Formats: sequence, structure tokens, C-alpha cells
Amino acid sequence: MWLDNVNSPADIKGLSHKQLDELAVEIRQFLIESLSVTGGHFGANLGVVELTLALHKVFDSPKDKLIWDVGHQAYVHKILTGRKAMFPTLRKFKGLSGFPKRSESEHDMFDVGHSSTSISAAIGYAIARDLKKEKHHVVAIIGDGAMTGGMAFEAMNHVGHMGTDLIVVLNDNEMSIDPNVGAMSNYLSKIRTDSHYQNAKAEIQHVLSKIPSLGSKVAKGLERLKDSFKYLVVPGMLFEEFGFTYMGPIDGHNIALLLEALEQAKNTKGPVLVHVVTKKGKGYAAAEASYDSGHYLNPVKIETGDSIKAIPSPPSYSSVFGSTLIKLAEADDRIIAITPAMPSGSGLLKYAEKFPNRFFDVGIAEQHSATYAAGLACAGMKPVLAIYSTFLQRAYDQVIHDICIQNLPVTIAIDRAGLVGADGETHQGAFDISFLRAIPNITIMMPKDENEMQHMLYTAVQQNGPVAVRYPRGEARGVPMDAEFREIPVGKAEILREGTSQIAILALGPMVDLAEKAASALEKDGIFPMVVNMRFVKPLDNELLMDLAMRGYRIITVEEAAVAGGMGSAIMEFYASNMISAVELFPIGLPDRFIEHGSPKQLLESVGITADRIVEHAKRLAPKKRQRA
Ligand SMILES: Cc1ncc(C[n+]2csc(CCOP(=O)(O)OP(=O)(O)O)c2C)c(N)n1
Ligand SMILES: CC(=O)[C@@H](O)[C@H](O)COP(=O)(O)O
Ligand SMILES: [Mg+2]
Repeated sequence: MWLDNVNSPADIKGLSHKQLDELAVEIRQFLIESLSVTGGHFGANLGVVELTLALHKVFDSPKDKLIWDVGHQAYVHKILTGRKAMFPTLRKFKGLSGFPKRSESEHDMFDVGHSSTSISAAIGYAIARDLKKEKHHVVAIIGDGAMTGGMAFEAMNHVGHMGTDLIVVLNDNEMSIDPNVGAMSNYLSKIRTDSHYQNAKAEIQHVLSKIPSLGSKVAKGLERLKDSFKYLVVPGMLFEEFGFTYMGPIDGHNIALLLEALEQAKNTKGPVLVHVVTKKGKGYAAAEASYDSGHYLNPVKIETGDSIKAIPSPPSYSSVFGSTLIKLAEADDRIIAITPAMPSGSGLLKYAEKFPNRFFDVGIAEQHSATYAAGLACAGMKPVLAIYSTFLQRAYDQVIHDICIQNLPVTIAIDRAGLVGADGETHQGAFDISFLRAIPNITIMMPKDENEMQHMLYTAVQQNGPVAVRYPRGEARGVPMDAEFREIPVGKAEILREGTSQIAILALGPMVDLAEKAASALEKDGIFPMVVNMRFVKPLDNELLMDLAMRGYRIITVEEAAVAGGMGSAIMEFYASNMISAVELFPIGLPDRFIEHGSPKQLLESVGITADRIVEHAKRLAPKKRQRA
């Protein structure tokens, strides 16, 4: 067993090609066994076993800088850099992160989780190296999906202009999470499959170099001809035009070829792009055969790849979103669904099948997705942009500049709002309320359950301006669904318990459930709080808030979002700007720090978003004289 003796990159330096091949088999086995218990990003990691071995053999990490894009494919890198023993704790509270983290290892060069940052970070490292007159290599490893992101192009534009020594390894497996899309993806596919391209570059350049330079008009014409000929037959010409030396396509499961290409890249001046072709999910039949090549799997039975959790559960909010959108689109042919590279995660696969002409996966292009929606809305359509809270951060200016200033009827369906859990800091949906609330014209709502969600989506698409409907990751509550949509009055909260103790718990979204639990516990102690499903963060239910103030209520707000700038803050601002200083209010929400990985339950407990904490503060705030209901 080679793997038993691998605890650092130094341990693979002396291995032969054959031994590396054997180690690759062991690593695959280790990944399959370990991830089948913890769950994890199977597909991408199984696909980069040989590539990661080759990178660590050729380069000298941490002196040479390996910078992973997204980072969900860095498990093999973690195994080779001394973290193998921590795999049972992968993505668990206080355990090994699912992404590279500088605080976790000196071999992790850049904290990551969002896509398309690696080339920008790499040029940062490379320019700093040059300014400091240091000598080392900088390598960005980016997938074909991540390559669809605008940042990757912005960075290539910069790298090509600088001409800095930097290597980009493009790991092309034809997959994003879902099958990859877009013109870039088509271009890569052409390079991969067109037999004219295979090994053509060297031959073509050899032939062209034989054509003499004549230094005349004829020669100029000939040069142009050479260029257009190269365009036709030389693979990777696009990257060459960006200023990179293109190498590839290379079989990413052939260690000998990988080592040769990476050595060559290492010895080439200026920016180099090594195009490596891999198979996502390689070596695990269940992953290879699945729609998404086993991108992410919960704990599975190894033999079948079936999820171990077999208990039937309520549908996810995402799937209710998808089925609601189908109903909305059936009734209104102006409805258009847009996703930046998350069709399955956003629950849109059935919609896409049903309305192929009104469904757009635009790639990992959140900024474009928002402005594209704005354009559609200007032209009279009713776009619904399905986007995770954390990825909407990428499109902040587009939401302001392109959607909200023009007050366009774009529905932003914000999935994964609140704590997502195991993905950690980079993916928690903590900030959308804070950053959206400041924008004029937008309406922001969150349903307490999936039934209310369908009505909110219906309400959203009826509006004449931008609306954000936020909802959490995972299972909905399993409540019965109304057969007909109903419009929810904008800015009106729902009082669920009247209460008599001058305490109001104002809760948002799934926090309503927590508020109800706290209220039931409080009632046992003779405190009868009002419980309110706030529904809207913007506009707030001013009438209710004014009434609570007039009646001397003390308030606890509960939201699964950052307290800074959240719903509680909005309510405090409301009272402050109405010169009402007497209202005692305690906001419960996410604290002013990034929330690590762990299960949502553990994380909520760790930040004090619990029914017990509501109870504690309700008891503290409750007027001493209590009334029974
Ligand atoms: C900005 C951003 N948008 C969306 C995602 C969700 N996401 C994570 S991995 C991934 C696909 C990446 O594809 P690729 O880079 O080709 O990697 P592969 O999994 O195929 O190895 C997507 C869309 C993300 N992490 N960041
Ligand atoms: C790496 C990445 O960004 C995605 O794979 C993410 O983990 C998906 O999250 P969901 O599982 O919530 O769809
Ligand atoms: Mg890919």
C-alpha cells in the first residue's frame, strides 16, 4: 500500500509512473470508501486523482503555489498534504473543510468555494513573486465549468497583457455541476473531439516556419494566410490569442503524459495553459453513470451509489420552487427561468424539460444572469432568476444598476438563504437581506413554509418591480399545498398568536417554527407572547410595528440572516426614524463573523438561534406582571 506511506508531497517524489498509477488506484478506493460514509464531492475528486499526483510530483508545494478553483476538487490534494486521517471529519463541525483553507494547511494557497477566482489569485501571487524577485511557480487549476465565469476571462485578459510566468491547468471534464454549457464549452469540445486538432499544433507550426519571410506585400498577405490557417487547425488558438502558450489536449488519466506536459509548462516562459481532459466520477461506476457524474453525493451504499438515508422526506424548497414555476409558466408565457449554472440544485430540471425555450442556464455567470434578466424584463418578459443567496453576492451591482434603478419586474428566487451547513463560510446565505434591503424599489419576502412560498412566488410575478423571494436549503415542512395560488398583500405580516404578555416574537421564514416552539414553552411559564410571521422584510408591516409600540410591546426578532443590516435592524431603524425610542428590542440572528461548516442544527446552536434563546430573552424582557390568556 503506497497510500499508507504518503503524508506529504515529498513522499511521492520518488515514485515511478507505475507506482503512481498504483497509488492512484488506492486513492480512488480511499475516496470512495471515505466519502460513502461522510458524503462529499465524489465526481470532481475522482476525476483529478492522476492530475493531482502529477502536479505534486512536478511542482514543489508549498514553495510552488497550487491554486484550486472552487476547491471542491481538492480532496486528493488534501490527502497528499497530510490530511488523510481527517477525512472521517470531512465537512463536519470543527472537522476538515470541504475546500482549501489557508488556516488548514500551508499547502492551501487561497480560500475558495466560489468559482472562477483561481487565475486572478494566481496572477496576484505571480506578480508579488516577480516584485519580490522570488523564484517559484504559480499554477491555477480551473475546471471547464469555472472557465465559463467572467472573472476567469477578466484574469486571462490581465495575465496575457502582463506576460507573467504562470500556468493555468484547465481540467476539462465537460461538466459543470450539470452538463457544461455555452460557447466556450463547445469550443473545448471541438478541441477535444476534432481529429484535425489532435497533435496538429507542432506539425502545423513546423510547416509554417518553413515558409520564408519575404518582407513584402506578398509576405504580409502570406502572414495573414498563415494566421487564418492556424485558426482553422491549431487547437487552443483562443488561448494563444489571450497570450498563453496552449498545450493539449492531454489525457488527464495518463500520468506519463501529464508529467511530461507539466514539466514542459514549467520550463516555458510566460503564461501557459495546459488543457487536460478528464472524466468526472472516474473509477466509480455509480458516479460515472449518473446525470451529474456524482458531483455531490450524500452517504451512499458503495455497491449501488444509492443514498443511505431512505426515509421519505418532504420535498425540498427548491423542488417546490421548480413545480411552482411550471404552474406559473403554464399560465403566463412571459415567464422565463434563468439559472447561473445550477439547474438541478435550483430544482429546475423538470421546468427545463417542459419549457426548453423559456429556460436558460447561462453558465457560472451570476452577473450576466441578473443583467440578462433585466434585458428580458425591459422587453416585456417576466424573468425569474433562480440563484443561491451566496452566489447572488456576485451580482450585487447588476441587481442595483440594471434591475432596481429601472424598477424592472424581475423575480429573484433566492435559494439557500440562511445556513447551508457543510459547505461552510463561503456558501452560507447570510447576507442577502443586508445587502438587498438598502436598495430602493425592491420587495423582499420569505415564506414560513412551502405553501406560503408558492403564493409568494405567484405574488412576486404579479408585481411591477423587482421582488426577492428567499427560501432555505433542504427539506420544506411537509405542509399541505393549496390547489390555487393566492396573492399575499405586500407588506402585511401574519399574526399567528395574539398573546397577552406584551412580548412579540417577530420571526422570518423557517424561524416562525422556532418562534412557535419558544411560545409554547413560554406559555408553560405563564408568558403569552405574540408570534408574528413577518413575511416581508421590505416593505415592513409599519402598521403592526406602530401598533406594537403604542401598546408597549417588547420585541424579539428572529431571522436566519446576519443581524447587521437584517430584519431586526430594519425594525430598529423604523422605530428610530419614527422617534420611538421606548421599544425594547432584542435581535436574534447570525453574529458578525463568518459561520464555519457543520450541520445547520449544530451551527444554529453555535450561534444561539434556538428556541431556548428566544425563551431566555422573552423572560428577560417580559413585564413582571403577567396575564393569563
Ligand atoms: C460563483 C459560483 N457559482 C456557482 C457555484 C456552484 N458550483 C460549484 S462547482 C460548480 C461546477 C464547476 O465546474 P468545473 O469547474 O468544471 O468543476 P468540476 O466539478 O467539473 O470538476 C458550480 C457551478 C460556485 N461554486 N461558485
Ligand atoms: C462546490 C459547490 O459550490 C457546490 O457543489 C455546492 O456545494 C452545491 O451546494 P448544494 O448542495 O446546496 O446545491
Ligand atoms: Mg468540469
